[in-house]
Amino acid sequence: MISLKNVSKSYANHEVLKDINIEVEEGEFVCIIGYSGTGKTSLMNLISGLAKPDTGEVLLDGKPVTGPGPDRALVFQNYSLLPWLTVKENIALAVNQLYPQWSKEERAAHVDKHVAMVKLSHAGDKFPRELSGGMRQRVSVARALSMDSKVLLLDEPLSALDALTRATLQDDISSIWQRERKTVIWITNDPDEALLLADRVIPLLPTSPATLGKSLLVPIERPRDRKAVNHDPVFKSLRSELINLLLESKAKQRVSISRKLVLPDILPEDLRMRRSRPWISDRGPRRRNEQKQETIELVP
Ligand SMILES: Nc1ncnc2c1ncn2[C@@H]1O[C@H](COP(=O)(O)OP(=O)(O)OP(=O)(O)O)[C@@H](O)[C@H]1O
Repeated sequence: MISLKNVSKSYANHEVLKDINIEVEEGEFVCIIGYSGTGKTSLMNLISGLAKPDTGEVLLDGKPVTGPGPDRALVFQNYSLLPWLTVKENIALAVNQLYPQWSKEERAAHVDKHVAMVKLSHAGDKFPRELSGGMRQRVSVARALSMDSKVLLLDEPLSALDALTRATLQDDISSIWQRERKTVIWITNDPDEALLLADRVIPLLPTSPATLGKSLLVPIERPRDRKAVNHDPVFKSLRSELINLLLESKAKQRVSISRKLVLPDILPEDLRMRRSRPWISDRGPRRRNEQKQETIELVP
């Protein structure tokens, strides 16, 4: 189980995350959803151990997370494959490191199994440059799964893909998850993706600093059919609740600073007078304090 207790994170003097509390159960699929720039990646870095919280603690099975480890496999948005290695070699790199005690044949079979799991058996000997974005992300997912980690952490894994490829990958990853039942924390900015995939969706509210909002349980049976859920009243009501939570929090956060600007103590020359009353010689700039004092209120 993963727990974050009263976690906060700042960069220089900028506090990005505050009062973050999460408990993720073993085998649970949790999506964290938030606007861009809210602190989703910062949160993922804390869970993966790539960054340390300023306050609070991150625990895995009750033990503090002190750095990255093979018990938490990561998938990033940008595939992060080694371009000079083939699909199988990219996956083998992780497998060879984690299972040096296995025979060469055992490791090759493990790699092949995971290449097949993401439907890439036909492309096992291709290089990343020969693959589409969707295929590259399948390799990243296969590499993460091949590590047999307890936990899979995915940071906007499908955001760089077109909508159709994204939909296919969502369905494929969802059916892999139903077989494997790993603990998954998936970061997204797409409410439909979150509700289609997760057991539970947690909004990261764009307050300043950001904090987690109320968890929404998704009691929709699996396998979930993406066309059918669009007509499911539970799905529709969860979607509007989730969107409202995010929109309301954004609206509250909108700064209501009202600043008073005092204009400079000078009035510009009125050029219209030059044409309409050319006999007036005193047309030049005049001091504002000789006129009525004005202030302008700016409300952004
Ligand atoms: N290493 C860093 N140093 C300083 N500021 C940072 C650092 N990493 C992130 N930030 C700032 O923290 C805030 C949150 O960034 P973060 O990348 O966590 O957000 P995000 O929700 O993942 O955004 P996106 O969806 O656009 O990737 C931003 O204001 C960002 O500029």
